[in-house]
Amino acid sequence: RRCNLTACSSKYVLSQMHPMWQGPLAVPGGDRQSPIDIVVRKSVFDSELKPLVTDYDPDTCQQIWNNGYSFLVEYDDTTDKSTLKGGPLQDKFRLCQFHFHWGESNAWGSEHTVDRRLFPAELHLVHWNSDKYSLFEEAVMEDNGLAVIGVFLKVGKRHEGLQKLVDALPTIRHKDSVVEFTRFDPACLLPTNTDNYWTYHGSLTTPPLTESVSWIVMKQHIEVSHDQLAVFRSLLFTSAEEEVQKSMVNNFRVQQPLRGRTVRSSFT
Ligand SMILES: NS(=O)(=O)c1cccc(F)c1F
Ligand SMILES: [Zn+2]
Repeated sequence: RRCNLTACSSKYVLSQMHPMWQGPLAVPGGDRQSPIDIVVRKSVFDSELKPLVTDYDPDTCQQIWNNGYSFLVEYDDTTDKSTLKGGPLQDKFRLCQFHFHWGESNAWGSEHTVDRRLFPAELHLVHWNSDKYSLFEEAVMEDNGLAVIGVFLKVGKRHEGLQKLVDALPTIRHKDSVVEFTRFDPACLLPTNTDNYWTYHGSLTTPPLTESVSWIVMKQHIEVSHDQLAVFRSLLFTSAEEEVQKSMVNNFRVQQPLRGRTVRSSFT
């Protein structure tokens, strides 16, 4: 079972798709789209925001695959074995997958920015509300259906925990390739401090762009090496059959208007 969105059920997908993968130019009625620029001095400290509570079971890790947008590490989300709660959330959310967005150079690649600062890449850990819904596909259509943790990546020292994932990438170079991937603990990709974050109501950043995401963007980044990031760029958007191979880079969406939303911070 795939919890990504190949078969997009949303009405948005067919309207106004422009050539780039960026999805529709304007999402009809879209007033909570993602990603956004986080203007630090305009974020509002909320003392009610709690620390994040993640409880991930590495045994629920199943496969890694190239879906033609990014590569996804997918988890068994048929039970509450890998969960997220706390933070801004009222309910318990089940981890279903994580993936990344990155650039062709280290100068850009993230989806969110902080005071316009771009990072070379951004990790998204995708969870859905298992207190209220029984499937990801249901939750993705609801206001409070998803919670995504965003973590910025900076180029620096090698990330030991990431290497197992980097070593698997050459085996899924082409779109739609999938290999078994087990016993990976996504907690190793979180920064040491997960108490400091920004949170706002937004959307998926890839089609169908549904406005169902409680975003939790970590203030502290993680470091990966230049070579590790270079392996991300060796992936391809294209399937093995296609003549022209296109390297998978710049798979980020452009920033979206804030439309009066408030970004809250868990720290002063
Ligand atoms: N880039 S993203 O985290 O917004 C995202 C992408 C695809 C499926 C999702 F459920 C999702 F949350
Ligand atoms: Zn994403």
